[in-house]
Amino acid sequence: MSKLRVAVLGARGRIGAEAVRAVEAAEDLELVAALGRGDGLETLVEAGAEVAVELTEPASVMENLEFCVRHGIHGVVGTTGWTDERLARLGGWLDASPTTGVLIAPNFSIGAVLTMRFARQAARFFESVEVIELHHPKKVDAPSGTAARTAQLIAEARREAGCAPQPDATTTALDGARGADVDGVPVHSVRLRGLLAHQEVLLGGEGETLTIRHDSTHHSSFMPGILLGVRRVVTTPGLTFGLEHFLDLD
Ligand SMILES: NC(=O)C1=CN([C@@H]2O[C@H](COP(=O)(O)OP(=O)(O)OC[C@H]3O[C@@H](n4cnc5c(N)ncnc54)[C@H](OP(=O)(O)O)[C@@H]3O)[C@@H](O)[C@H]2O)C=CC1
Ligand SMILES: O=C(O)C1=N[C@H](C(=O)O)C[C@H](O)C1
Repeated sequence: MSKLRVAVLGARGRIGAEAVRAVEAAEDLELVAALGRGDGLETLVEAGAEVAVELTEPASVMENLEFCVRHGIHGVVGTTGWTDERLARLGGWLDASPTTGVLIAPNFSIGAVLTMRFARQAARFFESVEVIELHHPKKVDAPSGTAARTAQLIAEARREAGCAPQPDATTTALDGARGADVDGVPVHSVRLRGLLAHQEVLLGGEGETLTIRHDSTHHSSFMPGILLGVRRVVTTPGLTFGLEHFLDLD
């Protein structure tokens, strides 16, 4: 069987370099291009890439994906910065290229995907829910894409269950003291040397609390998810948001 032809964008970055190694080590995949900033996207076409793994930065991801989708190259995207407006633009490009698939995964690690799932399940049973994400100090965006998605899932679950707003008597606060408000869920961002990617979901009810914590201690935690995404996206046209859709969790 012929190998799937894969390119990595952001190949010299922290996760991109790890992804290059993971694709090279996979027997069913062939790394045909490894692009860094300033490298021409035409290389993807010249190299015959079938899937592009996009691991760059929020300022670059849209231009890269527009090119890929226009050329029928499937995308596996870990880059953050997704808004409704960006998703709608991507949806428009995919409508014009109906056989092309794009997976956007706020987090490729199984533990983080399960954290989001468990947080969504638990959210309606507790009066209070807050999210704390903790990352390495070179991270450029806050809150993390994972924390933003976790908060959205929590908020959706609470809306569906008809939960009351969270109790919070704060009337005066320094800017940022109560975190960012993501769909009504406070999200706090820590940047600390020595950390990689970590998240806690704190849930509180009368006389009890529940903490769901996940730690990625190495970029290798993201690789099985990326490889799964690469293998599955080629037969999944359109937009898939979240690796859970490829994990048969139910
Ligand atoms: N979904 C997930 O599971 C994960 C997602 N991420 C996300 O992935 C992204 C990258 O993270 P990280 O590796 O830590 O960041 P880095 O800054 O280490 O890597 C990004 C790389 O992309 C390069 N780059 C920027 N623009 C382009 C472009 N147009 N074409 C090609 N390369 C480009 C940068 O070049 P230069 O060095 O010149 O700036 C850099 O080498 C972030 O959005 C992060 O949040 C990270 C880990 C897991
Ligand atoms: O920048 C990172 O490192 C990470 N980014 C993603 C995010 O913003 O959620 C995924 C993971 O947390 C690592």
